[in-house]
This record gives sequence, C-alpha cells and structure tokens, in this order.
Amino acid sequence: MDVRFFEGPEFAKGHGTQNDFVVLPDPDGELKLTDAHVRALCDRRRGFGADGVLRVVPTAAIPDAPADLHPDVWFMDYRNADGSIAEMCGNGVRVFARYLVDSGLVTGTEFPVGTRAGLRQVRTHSDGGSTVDMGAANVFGESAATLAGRDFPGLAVDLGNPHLACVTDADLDALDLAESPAHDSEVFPNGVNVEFVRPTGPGRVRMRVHERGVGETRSCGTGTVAAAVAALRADGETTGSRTVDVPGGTVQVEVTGVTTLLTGPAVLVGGGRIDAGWWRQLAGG
Ligand SMILES: N[C@@H](CCC[C@H](N)C(=O)O)C(=O)O
Repeated sequence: MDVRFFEGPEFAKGHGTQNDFVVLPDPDGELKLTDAHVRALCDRRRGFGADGVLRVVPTAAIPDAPADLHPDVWFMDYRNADGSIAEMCGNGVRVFARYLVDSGLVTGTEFPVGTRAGLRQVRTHSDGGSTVDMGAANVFGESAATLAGRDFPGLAVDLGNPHLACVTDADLDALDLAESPAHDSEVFPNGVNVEFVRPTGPGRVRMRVHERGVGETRSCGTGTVAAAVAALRADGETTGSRTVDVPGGTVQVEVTGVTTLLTGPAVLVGGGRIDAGWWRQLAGG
C-alpha cells in the first residue's frame, strides 16, 4: 500500500468523558501550529473533529509558560476548537497524561504536567484514568448567565480558566445550548465557560456546559470542579465531594480546604500521521 500521506506531523485522538482532543506530540518544540491548523483539525467535517488540541511540548519551548515551571516538564499547550488558547483543561490533562504514559514519555504513575495555569500533579490509575490535583478553586463572586430570556444566578469560579457555575432546578434537557449564554463581561472580561448544574441526589449532580471557544461539549473537567464547588456552597458547605454526571460520562470531584481533585477516565482511540500537503496548505491560509 502506498502510504505517502503519512508524512506530516504525528497525532493521536482521545477523549475524557467524551470531551475530545487531537494530541500533537512536538518533543522538539518545532511544530508551527496556527489557528487555522487548530480550527481545521477540530472541524468535524473537514478535519478529525475535536473540542480542542493538546500539543505535547517541553515547557522550555513555551515562551508564555509560568516562570516557576521546570523547562523539562511536559507542557500541555491547549487550544480550543476556535483556535483560542486557554489556561487549563481538566479533561485534556488526563488525556495528555495518558498519552505521556502510553508513548513512554514518562515513567511511573505520578508526575507533573505543565499548563498555563501552573503545574498540575497527576496520579494515573490502572484503568487508564487518573486523578489530577487541579489546584484551589478561587470563588471570585456571583453573577448570572442569561439563556433564552431566563436568568441563571451562579458562582464565578477561577480554576486557571473562568467559570460561571449555575445551580438550578431547571430541566437541563430542555436548555438550548446551541445558543451561547449571555454573561456579564465586566465580571468575565476574557469570556467564560458556563455550567448548568442540577442536584440529583445526595452527593450527586448533573451538569451541562457551554465552553468558551468551543460551544456545548459533552464534558468539561474544570467545569465539573466549578460545578462541585457551586453545588457544595448551595448545600452550605465549602469542602466535600460530588459525583458529576455529564452527557459524556461521570467524574468525581473532591474539594478540600486547600485544593481540588478531579478523577475520571481518559481514552486514546488511535493515531497516525497528518497528511503533509494538507498541513502545508493550512499553514498558508
Ligand atoms: N474542556 C476543558 C476546558 C477547556 C478550556 C475552556 N474551553 C476555556 O476556554 O477555558 C476542561 O475539560 O476543563
């Protein structure tokens, strides 16, 4: 078989609770990844289809990496499907960790991952999933999202990236998240990920999310942490745990006095090489 089209950059495809990503290994930091590349890769008709791209690159190759990260740490260079850069991705970091382990780039079951939000410590499990120390959830106020003329009060939560977690008794299935929820741009000057969270039983909530730079996704890891924090507060608590059901699966969130922990699955579905001609064409336009 003629396989000349296997001459472009390597890739893998994976997901965490169906929040899906194209993984691009770039061990020498040489890949020129433009917004056009990201948009095309993530397009579900003209590309592979994904909610985002995870470039696997040494921290040394990232000029805007936090200064306290060791240059040798593997850095998750995350892009949303629209090409925009985000600080952190909770499902992405598990897929990223799974890629590091399966490709032999790290050994052992516990290791750090560099992100624009800082270092994230990951503990991988034998089932392929992992627990990520997501850092402290910084609640910075209250705000509201407006969807189809209805206001949803919520908690503004910073997990490296911005969230508005709205605990509601609304029928989540009835929400039209094709529409972007309106938000207060003074509270969220850089945009926001909006979670709609409905308690479903003791210690359990359901969540749907509209992600900044993507649209509705089937899961958002940082969003589930924001949802758990908001659900705990709604119950008069600031620490504890919540099981969060999202359209793409289920994750566990633990909120302690100092940090938050996110546990969930990570799946790699395959990989190969991108067509070199297609890649070059995108670089030009
Ligand atoms: N899906 C992610 C969050 C990705 C970034 C987000 N869209 C943003 O722009 O902040 C997750 O799993 O956390």
